[in-house]
Amino acid sequence: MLHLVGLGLADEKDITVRGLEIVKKAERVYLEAYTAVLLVDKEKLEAFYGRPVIEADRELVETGSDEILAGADKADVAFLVVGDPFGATTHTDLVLRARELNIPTNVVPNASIMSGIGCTGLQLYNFGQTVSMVFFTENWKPSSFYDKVRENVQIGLHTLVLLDIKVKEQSMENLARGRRIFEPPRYMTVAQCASQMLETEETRQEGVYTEDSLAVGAARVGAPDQKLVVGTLKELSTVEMGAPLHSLVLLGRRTHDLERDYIRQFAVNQETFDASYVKGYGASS
Ligand SMILES: C[S@@+](CC[C@H](N)C(=O)[O-])C[C@H]1O[C@@H](n2cnc3c(N)ncnc32)[C@H](O)[C@@H]1O
Repeated sequence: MLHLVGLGLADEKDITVRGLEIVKKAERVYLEAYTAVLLVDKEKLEAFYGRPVIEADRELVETGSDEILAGADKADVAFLVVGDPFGATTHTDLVLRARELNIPTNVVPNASIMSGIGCTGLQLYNFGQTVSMVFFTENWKPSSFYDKVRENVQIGLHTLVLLDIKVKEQSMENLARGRRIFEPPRYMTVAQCASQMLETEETRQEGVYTEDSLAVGAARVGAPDQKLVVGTLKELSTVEMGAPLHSLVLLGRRTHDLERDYIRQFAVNQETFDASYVKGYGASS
């Protein structure tokens, strides 16, 4: 059987009891290591699980899934996913491939950033579409996220922005020369995300948000050193949130008073928070 096991958000101990039992008895244990990372090393996971863990990069999952599924019709194979196996990045393709091969599957859910972001005090019911922000390059600044944000803004809902991770990326030169040399991993910060959002607004000029729009930066959600910061996009574009992973929530105008009271305590500056808030938030519809 193929088991997709959610690992939760922070460290090796966030796995569920059911997930751990599967890991302990599985013949092979893979760790999906390219869409999200735990805040601890693979070695720490291996020590806690008492099992060797095979790191599965994008190439192995997307093109070499048969290697993962080999023998899974007879033995147990565990595929570990940071967060929830179906939270944000879905691994439905792997399940579909298993089905084609008549391999039974089992999913063990866990906390996801999609639910963990509730730690900001913002109501999960008041979120619209989640969007992803990729690292801009000089010639590539995709702005499809902006259109989805506009739809959320129009109905007053919050937008969760998930930030780019670059693990095991090759430089153009190494790629062209077929050299398997990888760049150091990069994780987008809240400050980079806020700057790119403002850059996009500057280019598109459609007034979906401004530099005074309020947003919440969330770092290492679920970890003991979790950090939350609230400020205008301009303030957040220089904020220092520490180690990865980071996410950002653009505040929707239908913010409830309780949500406001909860997030105000994390404000970079309560005066600018209050000034921006009275201008554009708190509408009930
Ligand atoms: C593509 S999603 C994968 C989500 C994962 N499967 C889950 O269920 O949480 C990865 C992005 O979610 C956000 N994220 C995941 N874990 C986080 C955490 N503990 N704190 C802050 N952001 C997190 C980051 O923006 C990260 O780049």
